[in-house]
Amino acid sequence: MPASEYSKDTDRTTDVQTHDETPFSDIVTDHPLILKGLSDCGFINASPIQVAALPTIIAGNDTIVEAKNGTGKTLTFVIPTLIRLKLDQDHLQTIILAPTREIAVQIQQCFKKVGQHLPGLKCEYFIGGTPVDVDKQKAKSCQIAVGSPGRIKHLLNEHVLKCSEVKSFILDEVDKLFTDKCFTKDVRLIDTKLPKLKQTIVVSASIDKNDMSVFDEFMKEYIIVKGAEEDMNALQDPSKFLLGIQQYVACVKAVSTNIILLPAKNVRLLNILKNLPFTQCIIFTNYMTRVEAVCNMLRDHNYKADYIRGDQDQSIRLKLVDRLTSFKSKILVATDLIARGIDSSNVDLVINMDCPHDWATYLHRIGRAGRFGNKGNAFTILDDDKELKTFKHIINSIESIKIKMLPIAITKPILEYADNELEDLNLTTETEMLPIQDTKNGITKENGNNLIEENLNKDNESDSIFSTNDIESNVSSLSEKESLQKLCELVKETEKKLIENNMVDKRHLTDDRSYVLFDPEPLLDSTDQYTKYSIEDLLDIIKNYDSDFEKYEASKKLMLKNSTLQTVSENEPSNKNQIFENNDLKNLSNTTDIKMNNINTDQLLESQHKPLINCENEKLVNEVCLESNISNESIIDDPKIDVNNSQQLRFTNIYSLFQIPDFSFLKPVQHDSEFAHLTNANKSDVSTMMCEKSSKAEEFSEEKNYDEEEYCNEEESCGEEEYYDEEEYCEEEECCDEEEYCEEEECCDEEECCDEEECSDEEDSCNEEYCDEDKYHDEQENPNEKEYCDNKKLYEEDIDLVAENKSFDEHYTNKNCFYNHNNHGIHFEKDSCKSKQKPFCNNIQKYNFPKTEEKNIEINDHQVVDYEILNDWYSQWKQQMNRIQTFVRMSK
Ligand SMILES: Nc1ncnc2c1ncn2[C@@H]1O[C@H](COP(=O)(O)OP(=O)(O)OP(=O)(O)O)[C@@H](O)[C@H]1O
Repeated sequence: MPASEYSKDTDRTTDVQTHDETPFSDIVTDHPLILKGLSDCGFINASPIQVAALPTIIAGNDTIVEAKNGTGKTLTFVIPTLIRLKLDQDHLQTIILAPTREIAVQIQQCFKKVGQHLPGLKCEYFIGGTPVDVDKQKAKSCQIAVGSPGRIKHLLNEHVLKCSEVKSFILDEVDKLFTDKCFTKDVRLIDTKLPKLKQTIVVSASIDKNDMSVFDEFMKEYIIVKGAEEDMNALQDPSKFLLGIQQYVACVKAVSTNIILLPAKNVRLLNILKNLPFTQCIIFTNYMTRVEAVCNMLRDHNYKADYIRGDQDQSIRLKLVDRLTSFKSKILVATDLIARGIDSSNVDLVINMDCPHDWATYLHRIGRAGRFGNKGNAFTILDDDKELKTFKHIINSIESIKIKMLPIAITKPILEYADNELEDLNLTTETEMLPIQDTKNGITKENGNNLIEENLNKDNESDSIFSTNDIESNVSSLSEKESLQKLCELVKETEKKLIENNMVDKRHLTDDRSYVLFDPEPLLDSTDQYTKYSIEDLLDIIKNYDSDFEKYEASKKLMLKNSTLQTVSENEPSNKNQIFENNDLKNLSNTTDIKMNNINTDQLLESQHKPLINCENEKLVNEVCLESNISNESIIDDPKIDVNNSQQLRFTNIYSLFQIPDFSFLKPVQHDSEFAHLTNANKSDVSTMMCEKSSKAEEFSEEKNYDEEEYCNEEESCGEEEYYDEEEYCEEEECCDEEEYCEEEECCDEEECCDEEECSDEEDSCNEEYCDEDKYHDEQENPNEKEYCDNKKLYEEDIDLVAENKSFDEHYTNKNCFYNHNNHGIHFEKDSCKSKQKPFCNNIQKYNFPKTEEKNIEINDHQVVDYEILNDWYSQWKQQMNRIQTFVRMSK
């Protein structure tokens, strides 16, 4: 808390000032050492939220503290905690949870500073990404524990942190802790371990009224304290916006694909930086890879910039935050990893390179500037079409907002523009037709959208959920552009209906459906990245749309009948091995003609979309092609995916989306020796997970050369995340099985959840297989990247084996030819998969054929799959998945 200069600052906005200055000495009586600590930090007078909250919290009430960003909420729990602390007792007395490690560290630093004169104060942070052994030492005599939920849970489970004497439980950024399922689970679990009689305090700047009920679980009776500008007793809810922040929107011309927007947005960014004096700046983007790209671009233009994102080493992340807060870095490009909580008093400029995923994220992001009443500016760079509309929707749900539109051509320093020279962002137009996606709750909210409502009601009267005739009739008489728009609207409406009928996962909601019209493998967005359909789910979806269900059922039976099990070792008990035969999926592919109301999807796509593609939308197609890194012809002429084309990267998304095992990175074992090894040797000693050396690992390194956006799609957020580095988890269903969230959101960058440590806990872990914490460490932040990294490690471990297999290596040096024609077997060993190959193993394990199968299909520790069959199977899968995905998209 670098606050020493605040006490001298009289030019602060009124939202951090009380009418009559209230010195802390009026509130904190009989605690001279704490007052001394406060005063040493420059904290003399309390802010409105502190004046309001401190007495009630000090009195021991369960309390909800809600106030704008940067108005001093941290002290509302730090001071009471220090007051109640029994310094002569070494046991744990307070637990504080925060959704990001960086926030946890910052809170701990605040305790240390304010409590600097308290003899024997022991306040420690416990966060993932740091050695548990060190934490265990720290936990021995810790009085106040601040940490991320995963690590705290782990230490409690291991009884390293002893909680029987805990008197208060504090949840900072509580809305985040409760919107992330993974966090929520941990918080609940931690709460159950704590004594019933304790004080609970929850804190945030963005508590949704509708979410308040969750607190009933944790607090029987509580007091809500809100901060208000000018008057803490204001009857109305205070504005959520910091008074000191001037907000702007800067538009760029909309183009069809996100990637093409980036250069234009970069130009806009440079333009803003050039025309606005600033002390420190944070630039937010929704995409993990953009963080680095934007940072590099800025460095190319001689700006001193750092970047931070969830896949960096924890120690580096902490250093980067430290560089920011100690004013060593001028510009920090970030994901939503630091959208919340991070306090750097010199940040006076925040720039959003993309539309934030929800109003809370927007508030928290811009709240990084204007700390404690300082002045600052916030810019959001958007395309002038879809992004702008989405932004308006997001913003519309916040009252008292005033945002200015920046002119396209900035002709003078931005601050020289008079108020009347800048247009106000018109929030009342253009937004009526768009359903708002509530990323928090995964539901769609209407915004006076009567038209859609009417249509829905009308359609609900019939049995049909989605009438393709609607599309046909609507598009036929219109121009192609209008048709396209109409079609997109219909797709959105249909999506809504499907959601209402629980037929698709809500997290599939995304604003952009247009790609499906042009791209046989639709561009995946961050939401999709985290969506996991089981095969059963997919079959259900198909079933729901397949009027010829009997045919489908028959084909399924045929498929099952044809599926065979093979073992490399004759001795291997057959019921313990599962081999998928190529026919299985071929049959599925051939027979499961996906239909929507008797209209074959392919036909539909062909009839509806091809004309669009072939006419004036060719440009758009080209853009999509550019983005997809695929040839135009392949889109137009061949709706199937070529297994050897360079879309491999995007298939990774599909694996994630549909839980398809990715065999492309497996390496066949060496025939003789390995098989002998498998069949004869002590199998528990076998450590030969045969991953193909070049494919995934090289793919990973080569990804850098891919179009950034393409790769971004795998990473986004997590969305907040995180947050959306929230992405990080959650290949584990149990952990984050719903999280777009890992869309989080829009992911992007909030990891914390599923801290590795928790996974050592067998009972409560996301996945018991994740017992090896160090390995799991590596898997945090970004599952996709980490998976690759870990695979790479694995390859290195098996380097000798790989080296021996020269022909194999030769084959695999060609990245585009990762489908081996050698008739090698692949085996993968369950042990080897534990942490490193988890998604892969899970996928395999989850691919259970229905129980009617005569053979008892189970995964064996040493499953051996014929490689050629696997390739065929995989290729069939890809084709099938392409169709299903297209179908799912269209059905939405
Ligand atoms: N009474 C005070 N006097 C002077 N400075 C203060 C006071 N209280 C807090 N500050 C300073 O204000 C800044 C913001 O405080 P804090 O981080 O607690 O805000 P917050 O409300 O928790 O923000 P966020 O919601 O973004 O986490 C910090 O730099 C802190 O040092």
